[in-house]
Amino acid sequence: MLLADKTVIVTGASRGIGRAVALECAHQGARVVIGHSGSAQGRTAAFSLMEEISGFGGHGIEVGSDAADLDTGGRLVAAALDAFGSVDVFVNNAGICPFHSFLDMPRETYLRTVDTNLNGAYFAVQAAANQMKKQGNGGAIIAVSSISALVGGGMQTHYTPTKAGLHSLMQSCAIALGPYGIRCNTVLPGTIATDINQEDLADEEKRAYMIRRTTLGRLGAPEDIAGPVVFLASDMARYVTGAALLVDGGMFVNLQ
Ligand SMILES: NC(=O)C1=CN([C@@H]2O[C@H](COP(=O)(O)OP(=O)(O)OC[C@H]3O[C@@H](n4cnc5c(N)ncnc54)[C@H](OP(=O)(O)O)[C@@H]3O)[C@@H](O)[C@H]2O)C=CC1
Ligand SMILES: C[C@H](O)[C@@H]1OC(=O)[C@H](O)[C@@H]1O
Repeated sequence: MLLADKTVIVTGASRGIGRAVALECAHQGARVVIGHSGSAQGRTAAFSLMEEISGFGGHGIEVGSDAADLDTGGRLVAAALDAFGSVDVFVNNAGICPFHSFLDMPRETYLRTVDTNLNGAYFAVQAAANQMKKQGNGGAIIAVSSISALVGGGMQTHYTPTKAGLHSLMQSCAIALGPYGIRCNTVLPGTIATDINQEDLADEEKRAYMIRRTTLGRLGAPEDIAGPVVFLASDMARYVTGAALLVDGGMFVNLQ
């Protein structure tokens, strides 16, 4: 098992990519902290994941706290310590993408997106890193960014800068935290079919276009992101830091 005896915090783990990541971490022997928004729906989904994990003898707890709240990282770390005594891996995954055109972008939508995807993440990474430094055994931090860190989206002008920001944060943190043995890496998913884009991809033409953009001929599933995250979290990636791994079914390279 790749993550035996490790404590892994995953933000946004009640659904979608985060859920698949948390589940695979638990399958790989980790104790997991399942972060979610604190909504009734998030809590129900997190409890169902906890049940699934305990069903195969794993250990998980849930913490509901808004990712946009700058204290959420500290809460997640405190809960991990209380339940499991350590923080070894931090996966920053929680995010929103409320598709909207640029010229009439409401300030509230812009600010909520940046606060949820990037500002909260910054201080959550800081909280996890301080705990890892205190433990003295190194650690791994992984940001779930996006192919959108590298390319644009006309309806994502508020979103793509947050994904580029996370990618850049991991690069700088790889330098800042390398002396403590803490590795920082980014995963850049392509289009993964989840709740975040259910409405957008309900448009059959758009869906077909996104599928055509891949070289593998399909959209991603949340489980496609879990393996790469577990790899980066594990000692298999012990010399990998400051790296970014595209997991996009070939979408980025597919020019002609
Ligand atoms: N799907 C895709 O194509 C891609 C997604 N990504 C990124 O992957 C990450 C996960 O996305 P995905 O799984 O698709 O999305 P989902 O909408 O399926 O899941 C989002 C998760 O984030 C949590 N979340 C949302 N808002 C908050 C908040 N304010 N505070 C705490 N938790 C919150 C949700 O919790 P709750 O259940 O409580 O609402 C849920 O667990 C995002 O950062 C996204 O940008 C990157 C590239 C492609
Ligand atoms: C929400 C989008 O469908 C999804 O998110 C991203 O980061 C990419 O732009 C994907 O297409």
